[in-house]
Amino acid sequence: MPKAPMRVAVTGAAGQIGYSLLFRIANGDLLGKDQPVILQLLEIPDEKAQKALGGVMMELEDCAFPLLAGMTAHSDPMTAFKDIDVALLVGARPRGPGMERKDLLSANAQIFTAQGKALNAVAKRTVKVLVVGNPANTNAYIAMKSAPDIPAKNFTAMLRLDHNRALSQLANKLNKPVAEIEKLIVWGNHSPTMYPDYRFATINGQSVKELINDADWNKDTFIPTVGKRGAAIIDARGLSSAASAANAAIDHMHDWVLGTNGKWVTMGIPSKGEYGIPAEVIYGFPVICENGEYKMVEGLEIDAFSRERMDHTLNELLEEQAGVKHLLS
Ligand SMILES: NC(=O)c1ccc[n+]([C@@H]2O[C@H](COP(=O)([O-])OP(=O)(O)OC[C@H]3O[C@@H](n4cnc5c(N)ncnc54)[C@H](O)[C@@H]3O)[C@@H](O)[C@H]2O)c1
Ligand SMILES: O=C(O)C[C@H](O)C(=O)O
Repeated sequence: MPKAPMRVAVTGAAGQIGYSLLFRIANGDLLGKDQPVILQLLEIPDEKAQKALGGVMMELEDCAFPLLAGMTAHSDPMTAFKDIDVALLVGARPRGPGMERKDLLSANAQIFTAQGKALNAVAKRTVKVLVVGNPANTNAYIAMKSAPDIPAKNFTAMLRLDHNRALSQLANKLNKPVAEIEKLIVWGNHSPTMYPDYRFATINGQSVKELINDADWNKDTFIPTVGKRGAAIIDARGLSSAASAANAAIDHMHDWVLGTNGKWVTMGIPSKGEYGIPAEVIYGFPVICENGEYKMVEGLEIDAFSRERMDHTLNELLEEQAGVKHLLS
């Protein structure tokens, strides 16, 4: 018997990430090749944006995806989020050249207060929420705090793009297939302060750290390359990453729902105090996913270099939180 459709809300559905994301969801890449989906698509209440969304929906229709069991267009999160199982919160302003992601806080933070409240009012209590819109960690924090009736653990931020970027940098460095790398972590904020950490990583069972054996490359090349990759793409494309961001969103939610088979992935999740990160801070941590839940990889040794990096990215998150306090009272 076919499975009942799952309801997936996507915000910013007519934007550039939306244009890569929706077709993959409808193709079964997000929730499985046997899982029908209903897309509930949100755009701003603006004639041009709604018309563009209509065009994207015409294209979705023209693909005749067997798993696409329905789709609706919305300009109000209260209808877009009704009874949803999954929320991909993409809709927000992207940064341009010379900006940091936290410069977007004032423009984007209010979106996530309103959408958190709407999720609280109308989404399923089991809804899984992924925030992509920047600054993603703090926006996820705002949405979580605005939705007190949904478990905090259901709110996550996207660090998977950073994780995937780090995987490719290591595979290139070692001239080995990317799929052979395991146990990589990106700690902290989706910002240049993030800390990609390969101390525990293995490639085909061998220690990546031992194979590279170059602390200067780690500090002066690897960490800054991964941390500044978003800006490098904006510089090259004139626009922020879109297809790779959509791909990372698919990876994040797919793994959360369907599991990682024991493999580590990075998710931005609310801390419960692990690794000295204060409770509720949405921070990139290593997790394993199973049965629709993520579980943090705990007990890893944190050396002095790592502690400093982890605290640095934490301090930035605490500053961002302080900057949005007025929205959460
Ligand atoms: N976390 C990550 O790794 C990551 C990666 C890439 C991009 N991003 C971020 O994702 C966001 C979207 O990027 P994009 O390239 O698709 O931008 P875009 O400008 O192409 O599209 C954004 C869309 O969101 C819509 N929108 C704005 N406010 C909305 C609201 N309140 N409700 C619904 N829709 C709304 C806009 O009308 C627009 O169509 C940006 O904030 C960008 O910085 C995050
Ligand atoms: O860098 C950006 O502003 C977009 C995104 O967060 C990215 O990392 O590519």
